[in-house]
Amino acid sequence: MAATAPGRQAWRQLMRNSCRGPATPSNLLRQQHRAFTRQASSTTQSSSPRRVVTQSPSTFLRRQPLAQRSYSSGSQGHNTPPRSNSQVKFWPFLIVIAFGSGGYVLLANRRKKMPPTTEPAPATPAFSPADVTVLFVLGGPGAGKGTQCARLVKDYHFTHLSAGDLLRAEQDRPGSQYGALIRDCIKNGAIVPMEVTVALLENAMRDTIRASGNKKFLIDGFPRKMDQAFKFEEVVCPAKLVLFYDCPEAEMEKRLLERGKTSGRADDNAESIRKRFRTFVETSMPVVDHYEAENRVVKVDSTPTPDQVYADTQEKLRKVLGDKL
Ligand SMILES: Nc1ncnc2c1ncn2[C@@H]1O[C@H](COP(=O)(O)OP(=O)(O)OP(=O)(O)O)[C@@H](O)[C@H]1O
Ligand SMILES: O=c1ccn([C@@H]2O[C@H](COP(=O)(O)O)[C@@H](O)[C@H]2O)c(=O)[nH]1
Repeated sequence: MAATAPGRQAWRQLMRNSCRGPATPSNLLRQQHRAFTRQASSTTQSSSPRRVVTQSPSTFLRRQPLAQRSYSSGSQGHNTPPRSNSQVKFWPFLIVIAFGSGGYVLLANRRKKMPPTTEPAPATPAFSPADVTVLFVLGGPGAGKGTQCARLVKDYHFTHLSAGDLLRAEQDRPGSQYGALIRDCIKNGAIVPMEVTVALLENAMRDTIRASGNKKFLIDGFPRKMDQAFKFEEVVCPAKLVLFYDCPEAEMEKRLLERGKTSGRADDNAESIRKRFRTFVETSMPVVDHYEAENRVVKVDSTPTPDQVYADTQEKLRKVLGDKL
């Protein structure tokens, strides 16, 4: 787009002014005002100022016959500033700049007033790991977690808290608002929402400490999902390690079907077992992998006899925990 001589002057002046100080809103407005005043005073010399104000620079150029577009020659001469309406061609730009700067300042100020977007500080766990020992015990359904926990309780004075047992007790508690939900989850091998399980575990730990003073816990069959793991360690107690019992599915299925003959458990049947295996692979193994990546897993093959599995468990735990076992 061609600019007129006064237009160029106004623009140059604006540029010069903008270099004189920081582009603060008041500076910008002052510069725009100066440029505007200069244009306005030269516009008063124009023969038809009203027409100029209502037209954009390009429209104005298009409408004027070429012969009248005399910028540097003709009747006005070389050094005579053009008198025409083209002197206000920068109006629209100045207005846009003025509104733009004003809008920018408004937004910047509003942002300053907003609260900082930092994450809230993590909650302090209810129990300190320096005071309370928590070992998570994981493994597929029927891997032998409960069997090994019973032995560790006897030899090392742990309190055994089975998440599954706590959920079954809550399911059977008269008046429990979670009874039906828990029953449905257990039958289908699904995971009960973490709030319920974490609260049951925290209450059980509190009750145990209050009643017996024992602060060593085996948390069996938990955490079975990543959200449970994060929540428990954040609000209840960080775990010392994860004891993971590894067993092939075929062996676990055989054990569960055998147990189902007398256990009375609603999920010790072929259909529920299939669903439990699926949940274990898809949802619970990622938890084991997560702790493995943090080097916090003690892995024991639980295919051999219970005695052999226990001997291996003791040896590995002693290596890691030493006196603290
Ligand atoms: N090493 C083993 N060899 C053979 N049978 C075993 C072994 N360990 C446990 N069992 C038997 O397998 C069945 C399941 O064991 P257990 O209840 O300890 O497993 P679990 O991992 O706690 O199961 P769940 O996750 O379903 O609670 C029980 O009947 C138990 O007696
Ligand atoms: O953290 C947990 C633990 C268990 N469940 C549900 O209970 C059953 C039985 O668990 P066991 O450890 O085999 O006794 C399990 O299949 C889940 O449905 C849970 O939701 N959350």
